[in-house]
Amino acid sequence: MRLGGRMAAAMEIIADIEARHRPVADALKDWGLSHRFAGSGDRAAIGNVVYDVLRRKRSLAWRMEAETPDALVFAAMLTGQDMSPNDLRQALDGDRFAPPLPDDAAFERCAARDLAEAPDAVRADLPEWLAAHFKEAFGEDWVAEAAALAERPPLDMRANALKATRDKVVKALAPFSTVETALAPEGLRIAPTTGAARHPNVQVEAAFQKGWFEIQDEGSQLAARLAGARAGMQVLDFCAGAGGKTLALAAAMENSGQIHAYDADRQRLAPIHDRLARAGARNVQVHAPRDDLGELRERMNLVLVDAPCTGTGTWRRRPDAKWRLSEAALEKRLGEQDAALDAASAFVRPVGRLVYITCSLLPQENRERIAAFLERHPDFAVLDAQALWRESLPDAAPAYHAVAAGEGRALMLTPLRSGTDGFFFAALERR
Ligand SMILES: C[S@@+](CC[C@H](N)C(=O)[O-])C[C@H]1O[C@@H](n2cnc3c(N)ncnc32)[C@H](O)[C@@H]1O
Repeated sequence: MRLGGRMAAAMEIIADIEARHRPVADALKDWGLSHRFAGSGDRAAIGNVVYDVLRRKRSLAWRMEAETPDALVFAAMLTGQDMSPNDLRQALDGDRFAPPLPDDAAFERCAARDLAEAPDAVRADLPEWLAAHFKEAFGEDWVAEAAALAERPPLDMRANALKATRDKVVKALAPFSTVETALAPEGLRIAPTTGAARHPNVQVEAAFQKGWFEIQDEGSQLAARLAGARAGMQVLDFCAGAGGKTLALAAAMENSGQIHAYDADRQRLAPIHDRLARAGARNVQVHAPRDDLGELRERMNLVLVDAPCTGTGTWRRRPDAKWRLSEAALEKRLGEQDAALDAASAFVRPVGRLVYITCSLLPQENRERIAAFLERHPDFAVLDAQALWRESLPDAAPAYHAVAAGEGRALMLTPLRSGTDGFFFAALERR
């Protein structure tokens, strides 16, 4: 396919996502299935344009003074893929599959417009209602913090210490220019893509099949490490999902002690079994949703609540969620977070630890949930997460936002500050 056909396809897919409120991954997959002539390079290039548009929908619309799929795709080509209006005209000239060009004035305006002159929420690429929440979370840095969530993400991996060293994985993935991450000691990174390029499918590599590494954002790795799981401990991963954190905990515990992996949703938990086997994690007992966990009450050294959340910290990877999020959905999550914290806290032994993690940056889901929990559970106290960082990550720069919580301190990781997805981390101790 030539550029014109790829752009037309991106416009069609964006229209489909908007008309049917579909997740972007589903819309792309369906398009690929019904257009089998498109090769993998075409699909990757089209996917990049669609994702770029969804990440920066508001600023692109401001540049074009229009928010039709056509206008957004043209604006993404001009501002994200380093093409001038003339480059684009030439590339589309004579291509019968190319979409009609916007009028010259729109084209030139888009290329010339300076985003610095746009309203704050446009520069932040945020829906209007979320601007106040970002201001509350980040003060005067809020626009830069939100804008960093509209960049393309790297591909991060964690070397699995149960089977390999980071060095060994770097060598195995050398053809992909894999480097060590700056903060997480077992992290590996392939830089964000540019233009029409895509990340390699590392899951087909022998090193992945052998369990030498997992795909996991560096922020998620850091949160798991800060939790402080040690060999010999009794640990409950209460919102284990597909097991991303469980696997990191098992590696940190060197397969010694016991991890109980639980999730309220059977379907989300299902992939954990294959992942545990591939990683060689042998100290994990998976509990099905209706299992009675009564025997574990007040017996855990560490209980992890990797809570259901709005996922605002992962917008680089799931940009469609940014525009779909509603106040009602946020409200629903807050109730689920309180319920998960209340239920999980019953398993913490005296002087044991309860860790609360979200991949959201909204204060309501983070410090406000901790404040509400402390009101209901005065037998818990917030620890100093900055001290935990120094202890667990002695070689890492303090690349986080410290957040006051109770009498202690929580941490927030962000793309801008930490170069990771956005995460909130708080550790509490049962007195
Ligand atoms: C952020 S995801 C977990 C991701 C996972 N820990 C990982 O690292 O891959 C949150 C999970 O919490 C689960 N969940 C929500 N409410 C729950 C509850 N009250 N008890 C247990 N699990 C719950 C959801 O089913 C979902 O799988």
